[in-house]
Amino acid sequence: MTTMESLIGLVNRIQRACTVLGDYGSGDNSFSSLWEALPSVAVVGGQSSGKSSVLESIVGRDFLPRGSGIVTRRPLVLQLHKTDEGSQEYAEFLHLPRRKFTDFSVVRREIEEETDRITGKTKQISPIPIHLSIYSPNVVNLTLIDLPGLTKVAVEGQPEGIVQEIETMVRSYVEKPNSIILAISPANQDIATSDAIKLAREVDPTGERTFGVLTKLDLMDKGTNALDVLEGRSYRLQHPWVGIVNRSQADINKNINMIVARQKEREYFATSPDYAHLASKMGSEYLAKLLSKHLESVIRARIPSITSMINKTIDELESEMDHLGRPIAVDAGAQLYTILELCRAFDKIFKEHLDGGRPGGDRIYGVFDNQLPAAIRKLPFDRHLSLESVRKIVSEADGYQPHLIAPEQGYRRLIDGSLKYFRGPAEASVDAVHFVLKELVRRSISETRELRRFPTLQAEIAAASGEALERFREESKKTVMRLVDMESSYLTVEFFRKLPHELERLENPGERGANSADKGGNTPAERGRAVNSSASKFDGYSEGHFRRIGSNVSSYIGMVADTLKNTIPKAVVYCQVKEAKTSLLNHFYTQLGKKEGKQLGMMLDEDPALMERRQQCTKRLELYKSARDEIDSVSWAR
Ligand SMILES: Nc1nc2c(ncn2[C@@H]2O[C@H](COP(=O)(O)OP(=O)(O)OP(=O)(O)O)[C@@H](O)[C@H]2O)c(=O)[nH]1
Repeated sequence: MTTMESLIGLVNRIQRACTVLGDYGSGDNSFSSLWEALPSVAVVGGQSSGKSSVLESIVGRDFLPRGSGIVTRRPLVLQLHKTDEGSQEYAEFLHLPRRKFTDFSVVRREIEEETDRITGKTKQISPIPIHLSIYSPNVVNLTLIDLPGLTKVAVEGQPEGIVQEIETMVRSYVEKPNSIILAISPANQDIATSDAIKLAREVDPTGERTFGVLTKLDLMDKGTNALDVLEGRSYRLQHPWVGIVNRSQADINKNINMIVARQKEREYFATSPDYAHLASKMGSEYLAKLLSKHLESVIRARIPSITSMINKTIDELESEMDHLGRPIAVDAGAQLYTILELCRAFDKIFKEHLDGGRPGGDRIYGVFDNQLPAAIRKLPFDRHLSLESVRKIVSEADGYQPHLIAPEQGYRRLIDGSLKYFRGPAEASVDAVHFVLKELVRRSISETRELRRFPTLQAEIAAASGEALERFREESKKTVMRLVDMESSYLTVEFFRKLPHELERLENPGERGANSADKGGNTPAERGRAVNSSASKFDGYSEGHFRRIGSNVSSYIGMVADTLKNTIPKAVVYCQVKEAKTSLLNHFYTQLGKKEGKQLGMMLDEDPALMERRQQCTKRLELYKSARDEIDSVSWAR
């Protein structure tokens, strides 16, 4: 059978783990709180109601700080562990592991100092609990949470608003359905005015979770008694009221031993004419046993729901961790491997964009199919090969000696001058494809889900890809320029051989060429213009002659344009697209191999908010898993 010790001890262990991981039921709402799911006994009472005295009496030791004003300013989780008769009593704090306190006045000092460590000397309050475990043969297994005393006014030196803050904090503990409320009220005050009962009534109207404790029975006016309260007539609760007689101030001043005080309390009830019939159900020792039994039964009843809550939370946390991505390994080899995997994932998506699995690659074809032909169409050949321009260029090329048959030099100059125009569209195609590739890199990075957590690596990949694309662009530019230049370096002789012989034309000046440029050159106006604008040495050449030259050059250029429309895309794909597909990150990989572990780690820097969330999730997961193990271990012990 599961023992009380194991069940209460189990909750103690889980509670301590909760505090270590920052789960004390308040603050971070982004996680469900395990602390809140655990049953616990919260001690509430107005100032001077006798709260400290009750706790000390349950423990059988003086160990709580005393003083005027608000002394308890952080919750004190008091975990009592019963040890074998005759064994030495000692205390331990969660924040000071492995240190055993056997002197309880030092425990008191440590509570005061630890309180100040978080709240400062400003006398503020804090919801972060102090965990104190007491191992003693004089206690029962029980966990109590001592909370700041409810008060109406702040004393000097304590901040304004503290009264409200205390109430809010105490309320946050007692309003949880798993909280058992130990409401302490002094008997020498009207129960209707008790702060503890007022609060308990609000959060637990049916009185299911509230244990009423009446202190200072010995201080009631002579001739009066608290039977109406103790027997549940004044204020009804589901659990019986417990009357207490603590040490008076005089007893404290005389240093009356707590064990002696318990003895005196027993005698008080046994011999009291008012309460003798209730004696077996009165006093601090009875209260401790009652609470211990109740706490144990509540825990037992809640274990199944706690277990299912733990399992559900573990599933949720694990799926969140999957979403956030697992933590990165610390050794350089594993980091390098991770980076390469991430690069590969990016590269795969980038290739899909080019090969058509994803959109965007078609824009490259758009450059070749629309942009390039349109740009070529717009080139100003009409102007360059106008009658005026042809006449001027040919005559300049001839120099002092006009050409005899065909203006060889003039043709060359006209062709060279025309071919230069192709540089613009060629270069523009390279740039347009470059920008498409750059955009595809950007899109691929943002579409690589695995990369999302690594902004630094994203930037590195973007930079490395950018540099590589820039290199490919340079190479591609050189190649397309070469294609254009190659056209000037050697002209297609065949083309000119096929043309009707110039000489024949000179001999038959009236002959009309088949080309449209030849037509219409014989109007009087045109003839006049030709005569006026040209040097007299050309008077022998008809306009038709120059038109024919312009027309021949234009045909030749048309043929070159057709060639370049085909070869520029080939060069661009070869130098830019194919390179991007096969070796976009090659240079980056070489650089990676030379990096140290620290630099690799820096590349895997994550978004700090995400890292923080993962860390929190990891911690919570640890907590819930250890809680599940704890519960399993108790079940095995059955
Ligand atoms: N005679 C007698 N005095 C008591 C009893 N309970 C508490 N006192 C005295 O009442 C005073 C306040 O008791 P505490 O236990 O310090 O009360 P508290 O609620 O913890 O007070 P604060 O910490 O100041 O909020 C002390 O002087 C106690 O000795 C009792 O049952 N009988």
